[in-house]
Amino acid sequence: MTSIKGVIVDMIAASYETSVAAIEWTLSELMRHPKVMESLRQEIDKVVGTNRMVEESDLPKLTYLDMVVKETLRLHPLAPLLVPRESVEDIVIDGYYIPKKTRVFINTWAIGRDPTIWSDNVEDFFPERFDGSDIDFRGHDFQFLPFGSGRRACPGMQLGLMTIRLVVAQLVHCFNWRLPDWILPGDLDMTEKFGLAVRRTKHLVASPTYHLVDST
Ligand code: HEM
Repeated sequence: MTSIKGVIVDMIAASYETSVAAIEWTLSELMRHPKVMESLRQEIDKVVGTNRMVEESDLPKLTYLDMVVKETLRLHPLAPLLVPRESVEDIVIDGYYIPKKTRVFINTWAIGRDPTIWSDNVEDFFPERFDGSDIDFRGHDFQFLPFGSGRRACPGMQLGLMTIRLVVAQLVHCFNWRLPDWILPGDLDMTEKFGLAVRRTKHLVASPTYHLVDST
């Protein structure tokens, strides 16, 4: 019974914190980049119209949304060092000797900001970099591991992705968002706070006005 409770608590902790943080990072990047916000809004308006809300079945058609979420998780991986691994045998990788039983951390935060992989605009929020690329979330592309890789990769990836995409799409589609008057988009504080999931140090504050014609 205790272990069942433990598994349930693990699942709740691993799902809630990460999904909430990912949604907040995505909206923060959209607030900092009004043109990207506008392009995303146009895509959703075109696919869904303005007289109903986005539904789960619309998500596969929202390709720009997919790029926006990828770009957010490239810059803001929720578990930047993944779950620690231990090497099972002595090995040499790229000239580095790693003895058996070494604790290994994979720094996905640094990989996501490596200019030799992502080119010189690595610090820019530029979803179009994923246009036409076959890099996906499943951990086969080692330059992009927001859900980890291999046997210990995130088992909640599909649920997590669906939650982020649906909530972000609905928030962008239903509302126009405005930062407080004294904050310019480029000045939005993006400082990170390390924890179970890496979150914003300060919560995003933005005010909505209704966008849809009719939500019934
Ligand atoms: C945006 C949402 C999420 C992100 C970014 C995320 C990310 C991650 C990452 C990076 C890992 C470590 C993988 C590795 O080291 O290879 C992980 C592990 C895990 N995640 Fe998620 N996750 C998310 C949502 C969820 C959801 C919705 C659930 C459950 C319903 C979940 C359950 C777990 C569990 C149980 C582990 C540990 C797996 C193990 O150690 O074998 N996650 N997640």
